Amino acid sequence: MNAAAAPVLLRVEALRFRHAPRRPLLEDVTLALHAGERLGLAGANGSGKSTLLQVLMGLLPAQDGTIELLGTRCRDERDFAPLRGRVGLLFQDSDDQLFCPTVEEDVAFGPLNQGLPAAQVREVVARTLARLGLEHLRERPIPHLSGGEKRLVALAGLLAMEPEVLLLDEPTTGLDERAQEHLAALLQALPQAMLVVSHDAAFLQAVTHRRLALRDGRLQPAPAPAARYSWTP
Ligand SMILES: Nc1ncnc2c1ncn2[C@@H]1O[C@H](COP(=O)(O)OP(=O)(O)OP(=O)(O)O)[C@@H](O)[C@H]1O
Repeated sequence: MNAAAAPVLLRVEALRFRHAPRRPLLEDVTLALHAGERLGLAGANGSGKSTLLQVLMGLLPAQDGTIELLGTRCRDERDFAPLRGRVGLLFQDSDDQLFCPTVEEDVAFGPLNQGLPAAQVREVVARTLARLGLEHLRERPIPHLSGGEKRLVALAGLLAMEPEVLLLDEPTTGLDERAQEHLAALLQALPQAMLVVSHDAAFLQAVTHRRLALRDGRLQPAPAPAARYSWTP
């Protein structure tokens, strides 16, 4: 992929954020995510990765810097709100994402909200669950899911909306090795641009084209991990 030639879907410049009254967490974050590009984001616990994703979605207000999403300069809720269906955030904690009674209802929520007719939504739900190998969970109540199942159902809900950009906060949490491999293959096959946060350096190496690490409030190239997966993006 020639990322430089592809349009920039997310552009961030000199972003600054702090959880008041604490000192700045993001000091000077600059990045560009191109169409079709999968960018990895690593960094120590508490370095600000989840915070960065929430700032990029407009869920937390940046104190300084610029965010341009899908060609729109986003300053406040009026700019971010219309883009939320087109940019999907997988929260670090699945319980922050899943709020309907059953799996089927949860995965259907986004497409219904986007105005798709019920019959089409049923198709989208069936197709998305099948893609993630989750058909058997369709009628399962959300509280009855395991941690790994919740992770995948949350991702299914996101994918059902077909966002143009995916921001994935630790998508492998709670997944066994086989589910991680399946997820890696799925992410590699998706056409969307994505920013993937993970502590699993080998997973990031396998699914992303380039990797950055957040340290002292700034992004820098992430160190290369020891090989673990046999395939490359
Ligand atoms: N609402 C908040 N108010 C104050 N501090 C917060 C708030 N949310 C997060 N923090 C702090 O901001 C710092 C960054 O948190 P964040 O969750 O972004 O880190 P992270 O890099 O995603 O960490 P991890 O790898 O452990 O998930 C942490 O020290 C955290 O305690």
